[in-house]
Amino acid sequence: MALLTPEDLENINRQLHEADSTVRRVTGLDIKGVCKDFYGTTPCCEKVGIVPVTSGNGIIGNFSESLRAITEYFGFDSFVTTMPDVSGYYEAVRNGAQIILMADDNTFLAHNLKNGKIANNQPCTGIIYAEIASRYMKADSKDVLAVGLGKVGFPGAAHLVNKGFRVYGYDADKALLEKTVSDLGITPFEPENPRRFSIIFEATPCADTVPESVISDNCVISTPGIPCAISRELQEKYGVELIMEPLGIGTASMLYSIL
Ligand SMILES: NC(=O)C1=CN([C@@H]2O[C@H](COP(=O)(O)OP(=O)(O)OC[C@H]3O[C@@H](n4cnc5c(N)ncnc54)[C@H](O)[C@@H]3O)[C@@H](O)[C@H]2O)C=CC1
Ligand SMILES: NCCC[C@@H](N)C(=O)NCCCC[C@H](N)C(=O)O
Repeated sequence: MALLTPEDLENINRQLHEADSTVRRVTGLDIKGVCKDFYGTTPCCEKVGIVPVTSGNGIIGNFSESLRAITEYFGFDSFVTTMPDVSGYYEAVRNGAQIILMADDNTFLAHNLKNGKIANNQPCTGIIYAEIASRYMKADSKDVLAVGLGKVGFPGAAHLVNKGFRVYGYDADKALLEKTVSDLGITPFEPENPRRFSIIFEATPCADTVPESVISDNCVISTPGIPCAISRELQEKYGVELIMEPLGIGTASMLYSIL
């Protein structure tokens, strides 16, 4: 799994505000509004315990602090435990946490101790970025290009199919693309026969995965993928509404899904 870096998380509040402005332009709602409408839930100052985890590649310097800023932004009452791992989990529960947030190198979870609900960041991220893209008010059709069909991209593509969109999928892994075409009934996108889309969803760990040949003027590119799927030059040339943020939107999706 491609891991976040401290640089990805710099100025997380600014990144979140900028993403929120774009989401509002694209959907007419802010991130909170989309999550509330989609999940049918609303935070009520639930206490969130954020537990640093030292396994694998270890603690990412500003990961826990970024989660604290993000949870506060979305109306939760949160704290980061002083201890990591098992001791941190114990500390969180003893200090009244109703929700636990913690991540190792493979899984980032949110667990609601009151109702037992649990969420995984990868599907929650894919689904919310796809949901935001699907709400694009100026879309010229229900055709969507989905690039990257892995642990984040597949749930997002499946969500778009379930919402009645015609999904054209592409993945560098041909076997995975074939399986996704078969499982979801999507259309394989052929880079050699490109066409333009007003809605693009991208979830890959590579840069510049969305070629100019598929970008239409003022299209939405909803992309949790890190690094960015298009260059700043293409974004400006086509007036692209780029929805991209490293942690907050996916975390909001996790939290709203377990309330
Ligand atoms: N912004 C956020 O909140 C979050 C971002 N991410 C990021 O999303 C990205 C995807 O994560 P996962 O789905 O877990 O990874 P994954 O490895 O499960 O899936 C990535 C997929 O992209 C495909 N791919 C790679 N290069 C490609 C290319 N040039 N063109 C087309 N397909 C290509 C791979 O074959 C693979 O199927 C990563 O960059 C990860 O860091 C993950 C979770 C949350
Ligand atoms: N963008 C949300 C998905 C993040 C994921 N790609 C990742 O970097 N996961 C590793 C997180 C490790 C956190 C660390 N164990 C800590 O607690 O600081």
